[in-house]
Amino acid sequence: MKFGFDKAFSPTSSQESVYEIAAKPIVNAVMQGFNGTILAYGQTSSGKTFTMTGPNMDDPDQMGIIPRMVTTVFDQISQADDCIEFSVKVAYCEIYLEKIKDLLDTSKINLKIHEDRARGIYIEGLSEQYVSCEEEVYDLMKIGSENREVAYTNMNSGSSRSHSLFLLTVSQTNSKDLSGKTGKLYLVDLAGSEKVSKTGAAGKRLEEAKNINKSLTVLGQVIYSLTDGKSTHIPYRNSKLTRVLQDSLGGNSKTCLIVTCSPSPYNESETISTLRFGIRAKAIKNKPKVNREYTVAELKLMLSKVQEEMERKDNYIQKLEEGLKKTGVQINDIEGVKNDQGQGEKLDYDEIMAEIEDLKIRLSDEVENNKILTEENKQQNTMIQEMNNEKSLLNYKYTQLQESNACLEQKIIEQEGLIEKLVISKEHLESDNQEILKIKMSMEQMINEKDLEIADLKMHISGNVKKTPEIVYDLRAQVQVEKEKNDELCVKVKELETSMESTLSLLKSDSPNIQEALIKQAVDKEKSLWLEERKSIYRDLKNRINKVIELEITLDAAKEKYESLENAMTLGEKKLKQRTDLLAKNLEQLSAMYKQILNEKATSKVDIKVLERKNTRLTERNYNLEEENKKLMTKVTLYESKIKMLEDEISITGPISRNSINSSRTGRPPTYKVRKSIRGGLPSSSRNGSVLV
Ligand SMILES: Nc1ncnc2c1ncn2[C@@H]1O[C@H](COP(=O)(O)OP(=O)(O)OP(=O)(O)O)[C@@H](O)[C@H]1O
Repeated sequence: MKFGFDKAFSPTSSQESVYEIAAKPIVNAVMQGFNGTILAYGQTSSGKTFTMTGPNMDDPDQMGIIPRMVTTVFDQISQADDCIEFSVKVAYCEIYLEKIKDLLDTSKINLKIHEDRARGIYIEGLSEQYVSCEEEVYDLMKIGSENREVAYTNMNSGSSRSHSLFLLTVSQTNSKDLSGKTGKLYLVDLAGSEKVSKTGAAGKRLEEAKNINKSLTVLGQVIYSLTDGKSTHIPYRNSKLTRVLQDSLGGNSKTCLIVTCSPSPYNESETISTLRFGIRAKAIKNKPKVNREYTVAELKLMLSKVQEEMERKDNYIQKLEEGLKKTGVQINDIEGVKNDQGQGEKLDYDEIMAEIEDLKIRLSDEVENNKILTEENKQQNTMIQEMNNEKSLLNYKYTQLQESNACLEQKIIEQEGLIEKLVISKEHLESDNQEILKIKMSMEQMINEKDLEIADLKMHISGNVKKTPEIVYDLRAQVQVEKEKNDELCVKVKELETSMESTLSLLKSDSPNIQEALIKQAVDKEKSLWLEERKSIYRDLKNRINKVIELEITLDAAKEKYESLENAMTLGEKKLKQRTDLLAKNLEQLSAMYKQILNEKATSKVDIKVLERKNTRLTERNYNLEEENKKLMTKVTLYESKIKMLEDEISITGPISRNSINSSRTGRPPTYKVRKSIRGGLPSSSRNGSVLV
């Protein structure tokens, strides 16, 4: 089986070669004002996404058609004449389960397709983002790709479950001749046709597979109808995909179809049907044309040419009539011819009138545009004024804050000094505290020792105190006994004296001298003995009494010592406690102060940063607004000159009818969108951030 294609790429072909051969001519055509479409069709997992997006958009070797085409577009813009002003818009959507979902605004999940004279076929409500550099497009692509419906199947771990459409619109206006053209580029990564038996689709995946295969069948039917040479009806409306791609398939578009096939014999039947599809599609004949707007100069030229032609024909007719009159032919006979000729001229004239009408409409559109722009400009100016006011207010606040900041910093420095001092005094206090603690400890030890001593003393004293009365009592008892003994002895002495006297009296009667002498001797002896004994008893008694007195004195002294020690201890403890409490309090206050200062320092640093950022943002915003204003002014001047030219033009053709204004033909993007215009010739780097016209 043989199939002939424009070019076949092997699995090892580079992304660049695919782009250069298949896609670049289409991108070039779009830059010339044509519509272009690049479609990737093939079995699931055959490499459609690999071709369109590429496995890695950030790798220059691996990036696919879409990122490369974006680079080409911006390269061509930077190489273009600087009198050409470009605007580039991007939209990204997918058709999933026959619903159009906006990939740049996922809240839009079921968008409708519409058609009108000005815009052709379009998806209503699809977000279009103005971009001014490649990076912005890549960002949008990444956002969109992340929002795509992708799932695991047995054949592809990241199988696209939807058809994705990436739409890039490039509009350009030549500020010299005021001509304009717009090219739309559709980049379509179709979902892969799949055999459910191979992909193992079930449940949700099966539902998706059915939808994918159905819409691809409709695509096949459309292509068949376009190429069979006899179909009068093309079933574009049978699926969302074919309806959106109506212009790309047999309409106003230069279209390139890339068919991707699996090199594996396992997929042979799918590969053959894919190639058949490709051959059919190759036979479609499209009718691309440049989507351009005529310049005033071009219209003028056309008008003057037609006027010249009319004059020439009038002269010719006049001459013919004269000649015919001379030959005697009735003019009425050739009236039909004349009318026919007149009809031809009329047709040209009508065309011119239609162009003039168009011109009027354009002029009124431009006037409207200008009004809107002037209004926008006014608003911008007011905004700038407000911003300036706000800025000066903020600047004033900023200066004040800077001043207070300086004060704060001064305060912080002071506080830091204070902190340092406090830290030093804290250290001193801590060492003092340590010493005091040591003293306290030693005092406590001393107190403990003293306590022990006191306890000992107490015990001793209490023992002694207890014992002393006993001793005194004993001593007294002894004294009493001794006294009693003495008394007894005295009684005995007296008795002895009495008996001695009686004995003496007896002796006196017998031998009074001898006996008396003997008795006296004995009595004296006995008397001295008793006296001695008595003296020793007295001495002993005296000693004992002295001992009691001494003991009582020691007891009193001990009591006094105990009391003084007790007093000393309570006083010392009290003082020590007071000192410790004071130190703890001081320490607490110091820590609190330290923390507060640290907090204040941190808060003031954050405040300063916030203010600095706020100020930078404001300056940037102000700068951007001023830039935007400048651009707006340029645009207004441009529009004014355009209007002037158009007014000059109209002054030739007559006054403008206000009723003929048809604002729907303006093609102006919705005002909520910010249009970014890019002037040709600007290098890519300086395009970044050029916004709003
Ligand atoms: N030419 C190639 N060189 C190397 N790897 C490739 C090539 N083509 C495709 N692949 C790899 O094959 C796998 C499937 O490719 P891809 O996802 O592009 O298929 P697909 O046709 O988009 O599938 P589906 O229709 O299921 O979304 C991917 O891992 C991809 O990197």
